[in-house]
Amino acid sequence: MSQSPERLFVVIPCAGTGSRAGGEGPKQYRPVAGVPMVAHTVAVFRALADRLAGLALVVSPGDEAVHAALPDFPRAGERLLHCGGATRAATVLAGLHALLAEGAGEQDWVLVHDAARCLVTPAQVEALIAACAGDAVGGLLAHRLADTLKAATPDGRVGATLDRTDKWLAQTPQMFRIGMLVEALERAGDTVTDEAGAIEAMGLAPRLVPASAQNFKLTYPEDFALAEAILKGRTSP
Ligand SMILES: Nc1ccn([C@@H]2O[C@H](COP(=O)(O)OP(=O)(O)OP(=O)(O)O)[C@@H](O)[C@H]2O)c(=O)n1
Ligand SMILES: C[C@](O)(CO)[C@H](O)COP(=O)(O)O
Repeated sequence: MSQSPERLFVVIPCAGTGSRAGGEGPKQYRPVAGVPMVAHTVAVFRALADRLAGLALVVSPGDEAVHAALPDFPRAGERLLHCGGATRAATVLAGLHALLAEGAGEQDWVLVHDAARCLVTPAQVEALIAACAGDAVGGLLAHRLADTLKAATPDGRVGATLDRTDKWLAQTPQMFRIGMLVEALERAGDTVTDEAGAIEAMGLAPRLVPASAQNFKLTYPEDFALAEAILKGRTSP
């Protein structure tokens, strides 16, 4: 991994089970438009390789499927880490500790990006980097709500219609300094579902960087056909 001040690393949490997606095996290894989902994700960051000091893909201990999904991984500057945890937060924290152990600095930046968010584009990642590089906190890609927002009662009825004008859907990548993010995740434990949540718990306000509805996380079975249609319509990652 390269050695210059304020470098930019990538951590891709890839140790989930994909239970909501159904099907056999972890969803990140299932083909989307003929290629394993995680291979699309890795290709986006390879397109930005000249900006990156290193990329860590964090999979579950004992994961063998990753080798078939990514036969050419790792390339120079890439690391395959079998230290995924029981939660996404634990997986990310393990990846960050491995980066620090291999020479990343606490002031270096990291982009944390879901393996399961394979539709992100290099241009969106570049926009996040540009917005966060001079920021005291960091930030995340996000998308404004397009629908009316309802709160449900326990019996499945509408309890209230909520004001959506200040509501955004959190996406990834999320970009923070490695030292700050490690401290935030260690304090938050498993109470948070994204990096920004851990940073917020320390009283800080991450920057929201507008992205696109197409940068969705493949979560449910129907998401695969939609992702496939979008990817087939693209000419580059
Ligand atoms: N213990 C975990 C849980 C999730 N992830 C990763 O975090 C990203 C977002 O997780 P999500 O897709 O929401 O979770 P899954 O566990 O994969 O799916 P589900 O919640 O439906 O079981 C995915 O790239 C997933 O592989 C991870 O690395 N470690
Ligand atoms: C990090 C994340 O992608 C932001 O939207 C999301 O929170 C991860 O999914 P999970 O189901 O909350 O683990």
